[in-house]
Amino acid sequence: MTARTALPLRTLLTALAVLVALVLPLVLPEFQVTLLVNILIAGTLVTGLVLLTGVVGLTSFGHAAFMGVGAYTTALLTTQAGWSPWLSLPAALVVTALTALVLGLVTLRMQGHYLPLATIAWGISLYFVFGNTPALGGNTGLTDIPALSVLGTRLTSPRAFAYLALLCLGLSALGAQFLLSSRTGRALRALRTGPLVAEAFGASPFALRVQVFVLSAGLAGLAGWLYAHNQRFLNPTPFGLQAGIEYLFMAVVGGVGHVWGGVLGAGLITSLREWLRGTLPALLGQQGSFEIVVFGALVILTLQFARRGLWPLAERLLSPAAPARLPSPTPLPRRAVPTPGAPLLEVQAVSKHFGGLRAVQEVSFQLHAGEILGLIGPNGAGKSTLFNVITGVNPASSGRVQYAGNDITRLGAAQVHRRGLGRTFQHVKLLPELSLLDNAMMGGYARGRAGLLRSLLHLERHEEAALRAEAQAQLDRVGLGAQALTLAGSLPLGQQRILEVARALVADPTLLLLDEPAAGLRYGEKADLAALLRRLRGEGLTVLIVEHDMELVMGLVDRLVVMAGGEKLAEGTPEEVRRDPQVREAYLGADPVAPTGGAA
Ligand SMILES: Nc1ncnc2c1ncn2[C@@H]1O[C@H](COP(=O)(O)OP(=O)(O)OP(=O)(O)O)[C@@H](O)[C@H]1O
Repeated sequence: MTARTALPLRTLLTALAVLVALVLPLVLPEFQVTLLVNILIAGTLVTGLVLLTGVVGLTSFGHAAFMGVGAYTTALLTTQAGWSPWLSLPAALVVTALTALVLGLVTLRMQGHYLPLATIAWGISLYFVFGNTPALGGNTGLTDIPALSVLGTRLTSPRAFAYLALLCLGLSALGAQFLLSSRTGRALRALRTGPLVAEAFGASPFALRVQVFVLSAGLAGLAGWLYAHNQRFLNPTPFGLQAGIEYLFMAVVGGVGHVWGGVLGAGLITSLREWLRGTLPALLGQQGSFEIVVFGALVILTLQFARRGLWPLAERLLSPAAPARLPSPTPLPRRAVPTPGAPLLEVQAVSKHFGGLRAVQEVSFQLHAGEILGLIGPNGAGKSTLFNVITGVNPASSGRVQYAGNDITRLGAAQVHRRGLGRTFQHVKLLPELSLLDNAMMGGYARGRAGLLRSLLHLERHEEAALRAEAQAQLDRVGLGAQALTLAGSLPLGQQRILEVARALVADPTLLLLDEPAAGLRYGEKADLAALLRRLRGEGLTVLIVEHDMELVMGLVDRLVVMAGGEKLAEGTPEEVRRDPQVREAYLGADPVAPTGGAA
């Protein structure tokens, strides 16, 4: 008897959701179809906010204003210049995107709460521009915006319009999903942990922030275009700060990091708003926007009990989504392996000062291809600072760093990485909600080329296939291959650190730099790590390891550089270093092989 494979629940539910979405405009009463259209329009905007706020972590209160830019652009072009709404669609998208580009270039370098404040500032400014520009109809607004026509049929009924809005939302959400599972999407997700990871794997955090900001504004512009031709009149009210806050509520309640969570949030909040607007004034005996109070309470409750929103609660009931099907991979090109023993990294009289503090002072050493070099020293010796100078995270105050004969002193972290330096982090920086495979694929960012647009259209499938095959191969190499589809957050720390090594290996580095890889590991985990590093050295990889755990270091490295007080104290084999009187003194007279600090 042939075993029949049951369709996964996820596929069945997706098919059911599509079917329901297609049938609803036909079967609902007309006033509810109008509500459905509003949900679909809001969902289109919130899809962009999910990418910007949920995925990348940039909070915008001003996206309703971008919706206004799209809406007023199409309204002006169709009513004043007589354009067809289909021609004014690209114009509305371009004007919104350009507005976002200008605002983004000015504000997206801001950190912390300054950026949300800036979004409030320009959100309010644009709102007042809409209300105080006579050509835009001021607070009275613009009327007689033409209806859309498709093949001679005017979309004046909510039922017909619902299908157009459904198409726009469907395409937006699908594009966003494609983006999130792409090379660019992984780099966008990495931005949530700060700029360090994205940059360490060859991406430009600022360029990514600008791109996702413009894309999310574009989706708001699309929502504005739909809104204008659905309502057929405009005034500034739906594009003010209050609306901007409501869209954020939708993203937060639905599930800020999930595309379909945003759609769920748009559905819940828009329906609830309609219901409360009808119910609350009757209950309270007076008019007013009381629904905002209820939304506020709802957001507080969501943040209290379901921090990632409602969607992840539903997702928990389903098995994880299988990775998308991709064509058979073509192997990625490999770097030439440096000649064993040849100088690979040369640190020449490097100093790094923070104001008056000399964190690193005239340190020089060489690292030869095929060796493991340990960089050790007591707390505050300057090891991490030197590590950051070599990897391009912080520029040197003076001195030179040469890699494979090229000066890399002035290069940023992304460019240093592209020269063949791969790294791990002192504090593990993985994306816990993604699989091991996805995390490892992030390491291959610099080996791909597909940008935002190709990813949105899912035209990067061949490149993805190659990256995925490489990531799987590196997971196999470090012994994590069998768990490739497990979530990274569920691994114990030791395996998370090994996953970071695999992620670095996906970049095909010629030098692997490890920043305190044994910190927090148990005895057995340290032994596994040491065995892995020995094996990698045997395969021709060069390793620089900054470590506190002397037992691990002494049994692993070929040579050591010892730092203390920012200066190089000694250099040599573990035996030479162990006998060095200055080193013993730096370790307060103790044998450096004896455990130090908490890590040993
Ligand atoms: N960004 C910074 N701004 C100012 N001072 C800094 C900065 N980074 C490091 N320092 C200082 O530089 C000195 C060297 O610090 P560093 O972190 O490089 O030492 P370390 O050898 O890595 O120590 P540990 O083993 O404890 O991590 C310390 O005094 C530290 O406070």
